[in-house]
Amino acid sequence: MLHSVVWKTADARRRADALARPSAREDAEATVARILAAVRERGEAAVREYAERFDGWAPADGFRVPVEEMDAAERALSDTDRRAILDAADAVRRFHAEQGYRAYSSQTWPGTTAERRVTPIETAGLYIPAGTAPLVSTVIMLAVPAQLAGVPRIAAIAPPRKGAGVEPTVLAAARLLGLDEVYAIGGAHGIAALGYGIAGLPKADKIFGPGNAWVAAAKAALAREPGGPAVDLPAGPSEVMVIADDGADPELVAADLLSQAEHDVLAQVVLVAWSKPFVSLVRDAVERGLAGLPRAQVARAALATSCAILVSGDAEAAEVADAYAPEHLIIQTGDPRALSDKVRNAGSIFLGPWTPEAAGDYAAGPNHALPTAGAARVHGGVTVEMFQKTTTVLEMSPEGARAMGPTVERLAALEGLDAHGRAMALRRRKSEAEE
Ligand SMILES: NC(=O)C1=CN([C@@H]2O[C@H](COP(=O)(O)OP(=O)(O)OC[C@H]3O[C@@H](n4cnc5c(N)ncnc54)[C@H](O)[C@@H]3O)[C@@H](O)[C@H]2O)C=CC1
Ligand SMILES: N[C@@H](Cc1c[nH]c[nH+]1)C(=O)O
Ligand SMILES: [Zn+2]
Repeated sequence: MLHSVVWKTADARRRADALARPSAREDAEATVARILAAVRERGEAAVREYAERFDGWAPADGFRVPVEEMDAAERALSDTDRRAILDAADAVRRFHAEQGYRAYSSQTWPGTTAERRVTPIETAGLYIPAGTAPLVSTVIMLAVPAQLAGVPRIAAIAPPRKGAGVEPTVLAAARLLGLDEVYAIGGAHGIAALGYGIAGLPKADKIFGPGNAWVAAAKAALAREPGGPAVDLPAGPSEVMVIADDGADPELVAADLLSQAEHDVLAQVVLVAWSKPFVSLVRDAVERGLAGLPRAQVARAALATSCAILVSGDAEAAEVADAYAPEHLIIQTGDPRALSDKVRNAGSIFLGPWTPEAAGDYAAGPNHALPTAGAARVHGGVTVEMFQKTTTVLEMSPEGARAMGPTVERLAALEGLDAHGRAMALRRRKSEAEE
C-alpha cells in the first residue's frame, strides 16, 4: 500500500490529475445501464428480481418498512446511542441552519417590483448506504437539511441486510429524526424504483445521497433521462487526500488513511508528503493499524490502488490537491490554514492534527455527502439549498411600463422580435395616454 512509486516533484501535478479513480469504473456504468433498461422495460418485476438477486429481499407485501418496525427499532436504542444520534443531528442542524436560499424583493425600475420566492421541492428521495456498513450518519446528513428546507415528502431507501430487512439502527435514526417513510431497497435497482416511482415507491423529484459505484452511476444515468429525477451530486466511493509534512505524526496520518480505506474496496486514499522516509513511517503505521482492523480486507484492497506523491512544499501540495480535487482533504503541516487558503478544489477540508475526517463524517456539523471522482472541481457537498428551488415574481405598474418600456422595445428591435416589442409598447402607450 502506498506502494506506487513516490513520484518526482516536477510532474506531481500531472500525476495527480491523471490518478485513475477506481470508483469511476466503466464496468459499473455498463452494469447499471443494463439494470435501468430492464427496469424501464419490465418495471416492478425487474426491480423485484434484482432485489432478490443482490440483497435476497423482495417481500410480497412490498418494500415499505412498517412504521411500527421503525418505532420498535427506535425504542430498542440504548440511551447512549440515542444521545449520540441526537447530539450529532443537533450539530448538523446548527451548521445547516445558516444555509437556505434567501427570499427577497427588489425595486429594479421605478414601478417595477422583482421578487425571489423560495419553495422546497415536493418529494425528496434519500439514499442511505448500507451494503457493507449501515450508515446511520447518512440519515442525519440527508434528513436534517431536507427538513430545514421544509420538504413535505421525504422518502428514504436503504438496502436490507441479506434476507433480513433494513438494519434497525438505520430505522431508529430515521424515526428519531421524524421520518416515517423508509423502503428496504438499495443499489441501482432501488435508485431506479425511486426515480421512476414504481414497485410501491414514490417518484422522487430529486434523489440525494452517497453510495457505491453502482448507486452513483444509477443516479447519474437517471438524471440524464428525459423526465428523470434531478440528483444532488456525484457522491461515490470515499476518497481522502492527506497532505503531511515531515513534522506530522505518522500514526495520525495512517489512522486517517485507514478510516477511509475501510469504506469500500474502491475507496481511494492518497498521501502527499515531503520526503520518502516520512512515507515509509506512514506505510509502517498503516501496516500496524491494519493488524487490528476488522475490515482489514476491504482496506487492503483500497490501499492497493492508493499512492503517495512527493512534493517540495506548500505551493506544490496545493497544486496537487487542486488537480486531484479530493472529496476530503486533510492537512497536517506547519501552517495548515495557510496551505488550505491556496486550495480551490476539495469537498471538505480538515485542518491540523486534532481534526480527523471521522469528526466530519459523524458529528462536526458540515455535511458528509460530498463530491468524489474529481467532481469537487464543480460541486460541493449536500446543502439545504439543494432541497429548495426559487421562483421569481415580477409586478409592474403603469409607471413601470413607462420607465422600462423604451429599453425593452429597443432590445426587441435589436433581436428582430417585433411581437415582443409590441407587447411592451402597447402598455407603455396606454400608460402614457392615462398619465
Ligand atoms: N461520497 C460520499 O459522500 C460518501 C460515500 N460513501 C460511499 O458509499 C458507499 C457505500 O457502499 P456500500 O456499502 O456498498 O452500500 P450501498 O448501499 O451504496 O450499495 C449496496 C448495494 O449495492 C448493490 N450491489 C452490490 N454489489 C453489486 C453488483 N456487483 N452489481 C450491482 N449492484 C450491486 C446491492 O444492491 C447492495 O445492496 C461506499 O463506497 C462509501 O465509500 C459513503 C458515505 C458518503
Ligand atoms: N467518509 C464517508 C462518510 C461516512 C459515513 N460514515 C462514516 N463515514 C464519506 O463522506 O465518504
Ligand atoms: Zn467515513
